[in-house]
Amino acid sequence: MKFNNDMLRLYAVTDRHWTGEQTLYEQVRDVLMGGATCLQLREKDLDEASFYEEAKNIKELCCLFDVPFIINDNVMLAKKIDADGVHVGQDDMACVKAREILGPDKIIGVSAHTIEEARIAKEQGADYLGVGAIFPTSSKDDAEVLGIKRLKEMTETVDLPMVAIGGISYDNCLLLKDTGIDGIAVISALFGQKNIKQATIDLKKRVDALYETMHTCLTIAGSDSSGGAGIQADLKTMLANKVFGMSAITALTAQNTTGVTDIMDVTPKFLESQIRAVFDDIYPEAVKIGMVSSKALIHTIVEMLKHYDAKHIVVDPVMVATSGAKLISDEAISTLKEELLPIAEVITPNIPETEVLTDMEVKTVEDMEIAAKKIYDTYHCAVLVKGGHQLNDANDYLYNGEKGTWFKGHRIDNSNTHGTGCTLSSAIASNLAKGYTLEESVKNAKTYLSGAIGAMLDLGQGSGPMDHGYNI
Ligand SMILES: Nc1ncnc2c1ncn2[C@@H]1O[C@H](COP(=O)(O)OP(=O)(O)O)[C@@H](O)[C@H]1O
Ligand SMILES: Cc1ncc(COP(=O)(O)O)c(N)n1
Ligand SMILES: [Mg+2]
Repeated sequence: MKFNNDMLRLYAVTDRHWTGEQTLYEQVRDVLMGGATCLQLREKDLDEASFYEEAKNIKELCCLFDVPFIINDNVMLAKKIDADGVHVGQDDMACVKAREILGPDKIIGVSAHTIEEARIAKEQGADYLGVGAIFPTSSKDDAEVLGIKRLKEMTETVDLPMVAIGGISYDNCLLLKDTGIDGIAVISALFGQKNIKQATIDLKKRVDALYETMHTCLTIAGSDSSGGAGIQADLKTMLANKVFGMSAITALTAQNTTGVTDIMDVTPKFLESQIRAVFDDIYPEAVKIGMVSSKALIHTIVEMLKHYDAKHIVVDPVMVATSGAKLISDEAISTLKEELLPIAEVITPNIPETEVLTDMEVKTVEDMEIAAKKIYDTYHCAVLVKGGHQLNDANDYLYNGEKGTWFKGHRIDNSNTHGTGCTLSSAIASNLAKGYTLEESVKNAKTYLSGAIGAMLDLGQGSGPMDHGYNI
């Protein structure tokens, strides 16, 4: 097995000291089932014959999980049983010698505590370094504690994959963010736990989080007091799609599942202040626009998005709520068409909105295709015509100027669809923020939406909201 950096992500090192009800073999099996990415067999006092037997069995187990099997210290044993590699300390066999014995294809790791030791290991052909002890540790009581600052100096100075070791636990591992390491090596954080498999699953999630970057998305829309549509649906959708959601509110609505009883627009000036506050600080990687009721507010949005050169603009041209309430003034529709649509990457009208935008009746799937092309030709933005209305399916048609694609959905027998349009457009924007293409974003968004409708939440007396958090 050839070395690659991902192997170091969650590197498990055995310690017989922790075995009790379970044998070491069973413990290793649990660690592998939990998602460890590398296994090092570390035996300090075992006789050669038992070490050989143990190593052979654990090697087979690792092979089943396609996880590299590394032996600590004992290069000759590694050679004899054809292990994937060895890990040598400063007092063990030198790296050059180990390389001579094992050849170029085996993995060799070296423990390093100083930049000098790290440089030498690199010269001698090490594949990776184990750097520690990062924190005080019970597994090696004579170990000097390096701390995070010196760890960072090592990763910045020596160009070799590094795994941090020593005293790393579930509680402190996030402190290693941005230190430049490729993973963590642990003993007691796995083998010292009651439920080893669960501890491994939990720690793996935690260490994966060290490498995730949070993507950002802004919604410019109206507030829905009942929480199922508008800003509230958008932010919940962004959370469920694992992006950081921000908001600029265009209007407050007094609304529930049976209808809208009152609307209060913010002033254009206040909308501008919100958009500036967001862009000046946390620049959003995508922007979703929902309910905007007046000419002046649309104008402000367009001006601001142009000013900040906003990326990935998704416009849901909200005109009428699922409950039937009108959410845009007639005169604003022309501003929406002339100013907002041309700066959008994609717009997501439902069938009634498509009819307004094209001045044509949309009754069939062919009509949807013709209308989509007409919208593209007029506004030069991609368009997703949503089929949730009139036509008795849940198929949406995307046209991007070059080709048309049908996204077929399975229609769910659920009348609780308050906020479906808001949710779909926010999920598309979230996916664009994460770097997916438009086609992939629509596909992922539809999958998410179908799950939220399919969770069959049933709240309120009208067309109720969906369960945005069904996947969390
Ligand atoms: N009952 C349903 N089952 C599955 N998907 C649906 C259902 N109703 C609507 N959808 C989907 O929800 C999204 C929103 O569609 P639509 O209801 O047409 O928009 P809007 O909420 O803006 O009126 C579309 O992707 C549509 O296909
Ligand atoms: C504030 C606000 N914005 C948008 C909608 C549209 O809802 P739907 O997604 O059901 O079309 C809504 N009902 N309220
Ligand atoms: Mg809608």
